[in-house]
Amino acid sequence: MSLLAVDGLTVRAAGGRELVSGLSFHMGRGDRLGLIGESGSGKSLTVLALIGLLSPGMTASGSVLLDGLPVLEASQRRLDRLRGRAVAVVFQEPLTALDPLMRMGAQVAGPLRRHRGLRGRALRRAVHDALAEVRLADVARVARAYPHEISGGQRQRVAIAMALACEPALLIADEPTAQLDTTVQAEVLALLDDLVRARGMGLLFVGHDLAVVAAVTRRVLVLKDGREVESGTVEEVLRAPAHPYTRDLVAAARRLHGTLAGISRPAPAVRDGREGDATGRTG
Ligand SMILES: Nc1ncnc2c1ncn2[C@@H]1O[C@H](COP(=O)(O)OP(=O)(O)OP(=O)(O)O)[C@@H](O)[C@H]1O
Repeated sequence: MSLLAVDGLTVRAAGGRELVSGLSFHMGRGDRLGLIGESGSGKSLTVLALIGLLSPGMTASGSVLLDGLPVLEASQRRLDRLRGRAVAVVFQEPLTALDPLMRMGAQVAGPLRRHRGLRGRALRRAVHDALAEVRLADVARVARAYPHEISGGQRQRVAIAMALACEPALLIADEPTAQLDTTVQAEVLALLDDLVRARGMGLLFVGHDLAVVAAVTRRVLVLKDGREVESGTVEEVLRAPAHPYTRDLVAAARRLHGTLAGISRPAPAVRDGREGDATGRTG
């Protein structure tokens, strides 16, 4: 059974305008896939449709099977159970996932208590371990801090710790490093890469920068105006982008990242090659 099977996913705005059109891709357990496209191409709406969180009035049709559950038809109760366990999301801006008035330790404790039933000393130990796992240097201080008292990179690490707390089978990362400076971005990408491999999780990594996406996955699907324009390995896309839009993405990535110039793909953070045939369609 696929971890995620998306077939003909179409998202419409309240007025009926098509914003995502007939998107299809499959991911097995432990697969990785990069979803790449410019601003407004439909990446975030796709993510929201996959987890049943589209705004009221928007509609999704087609089929999304997440861990065997048909997401588009699922009840709120089924979706609540799915989120956290089967799938967790790390968003671009960690503050959207964090309560400004709660200490970080208490926030990480929330999903651990809810989904794993931990209490007391076991819960405190699990919070400590979760923060240590995302390589936060001063775990005790971060646990006591409020979101505004730590850096953007630290906040994103805490958001990752919260997403991983329930050991989801699929992690969706929606531009998780877009707000971070280059050094911190590279550290967070390396962290994600290591955690996903260590846990054998699937990773759907969303971004607009091919070089960033290529740091954590070898297969990409290119979106434009809500439609797939191209999919394949990063190497194929870099060597011979078939669509003019993809050629622009490749040129932009080469301009921004010196490491891409003259080579077929950037030094891969991915080492296990598990992402397999993530863009394979059925039928
Ligand atoms: N609630 C909404 N109602 C109507 N249109 C919407 C809504 N949300 C998004 N859109 C439109 O749908 C299109 C896709 O938006 P989406 O947020 O998925 O793009 P994106 O690729 O994630 O962009 P970005 O990288 O800037 O986040 C855009 O044209 C956007 O204006």
